[in-house]
Amino acid sequence: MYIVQIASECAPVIKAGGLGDVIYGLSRELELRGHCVELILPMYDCMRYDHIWGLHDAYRNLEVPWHGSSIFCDVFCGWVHGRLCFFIQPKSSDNFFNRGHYYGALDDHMRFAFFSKAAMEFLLRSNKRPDIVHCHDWQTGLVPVLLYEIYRFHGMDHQRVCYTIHNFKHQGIAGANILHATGLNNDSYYFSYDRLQDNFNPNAINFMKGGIVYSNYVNTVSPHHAWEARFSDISCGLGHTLELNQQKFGGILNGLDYEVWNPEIDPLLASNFGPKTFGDKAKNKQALRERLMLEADDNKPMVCFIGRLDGQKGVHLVHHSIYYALDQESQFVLLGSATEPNLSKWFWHEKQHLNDNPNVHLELGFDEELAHLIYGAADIIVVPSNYEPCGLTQMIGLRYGAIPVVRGVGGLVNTVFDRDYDQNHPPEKRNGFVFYQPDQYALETALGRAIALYKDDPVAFKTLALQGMAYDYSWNKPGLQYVEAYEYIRA
Ligand SMILES: Nc1ncnc2c1ncn2[C@@H]1O[C@H](COP(=O)(O)OP(=O)(O)O[C@H]2O[C@H](CO)[C@@H](O)[C@H](O)[C@H]2O)[C@@H](O)[C@H]1O
Repeated sequence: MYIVQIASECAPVIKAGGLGDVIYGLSRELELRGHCVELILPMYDCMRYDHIWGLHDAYRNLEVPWHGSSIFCDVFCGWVHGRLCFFIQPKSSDNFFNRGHYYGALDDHMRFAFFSKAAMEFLLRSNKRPDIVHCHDWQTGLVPVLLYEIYRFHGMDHQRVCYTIHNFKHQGIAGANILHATGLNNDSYYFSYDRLQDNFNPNAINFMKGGIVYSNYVNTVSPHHAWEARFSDISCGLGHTLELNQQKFGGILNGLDYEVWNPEIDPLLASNFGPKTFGDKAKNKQALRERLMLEADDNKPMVCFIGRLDGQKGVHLVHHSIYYALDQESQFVLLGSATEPNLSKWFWHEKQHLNDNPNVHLELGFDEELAHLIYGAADIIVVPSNYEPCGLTQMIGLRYGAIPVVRGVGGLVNTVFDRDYDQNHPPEKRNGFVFYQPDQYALETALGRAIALYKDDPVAFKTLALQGMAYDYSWNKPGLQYVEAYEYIRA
């Protein structure tokens, strides 16, 4: 099959979070399975150009109809660790992708509506006719709408769309001006409940709803989150739309790219290790302690958190887990980036407050290289999310022998099984600690058990870590599930 992925991220060249990992890892898996995969991405000024090989012109002066006139774009092509990527660079005073950041601009709706339109125009003009167009999250929710309502009539009537939702919280809710800009001019047609009209605000359109309504197959990134999306309020108002489209909606658990995330060959570790050389993991802890100037005390487990500092991630519980871990004679390393000013201020304050404590380090910002070393060093990783469509950090933790302590929501339910209480897995298949209530007491019951096991029974702790490492959360199985979904919908 010929598959084109249209997305706003692809690791490691463009990575704000887990979406980037998934785009890269899934694309590689599909290629390994013999499919032809191409990616279309925005050409951001701030992306990691050092991860692109052989960047060259692919299409000069692509004319993209926009607001009744047009914007010309140059499309560049290059390889990101073997993946063939096309980068769209608009030439207009809007400077859509020259903002020094990926998201968070006031005109984000316009930026990604334009990207979706330009991606479709590029496919059309360069005569690319993939079997499957796979798009992701609100940023590309308009792609299937444009395909069905406009490009189908220009010879693109065999393309089928798979739409993957990584986060229901951000849906792309915007005004009618988006319709005019993209050439979807008929307001009364699109402002209807069964098309793009937002389910709560009748005067707004909803990109993600468009993605759901117009795609041939829709999924979120774990089976449990798919269930939550339909039957709880986690889908932020889209529950009824999912209900109406239930026959084409499902959950496919994310995978991890086992070449990128492999402690046996990871070049960013101080010392490689695997299940048979588990002892070498300690060298990473030592290296991390030296790098962050933490006390060298092997009686203290190293607890970590890596992720966006955002309401989704349970920041209050993250904060509590730092102090609880210190209280329990443990060390804590946090690597996180906050986009919301209040949260950023709060964690900067905490960082200053804890600055002289030799058992804790807060690293505020995005640092891919440091993240690898932390996974390699940590004994325990906390993921106390409010909601979590899949969650990659607990899966990476498992792969790197860091025992996850998670809240039982979303994909965390599908991947972490409590050592003491899980009824569905025999003891030798359990791999972590789970709590359910979103409060500090519940967190303490799980994190407390993890820390106590480390201190009181190191052999059992190591056994649990090795059981986690034995799980296969690679793209192997999810890759097959996506191929089956593509096969099912292809023309
Ligand atoms: N400050 C930092 N520095 C370096 N690396 C950092 C970092 N903060 C995060 N990362 C890395 O970014 C990734 C985050 O993965 P998550 O699963 O937490 O994704 P996120 O919530 O962004 O995405 C959404 O999409 C993904 C993919 O579908 C879902 O798993 C998830 O549930 C959903 O919320 C991991 O690779 C992690 O190591």
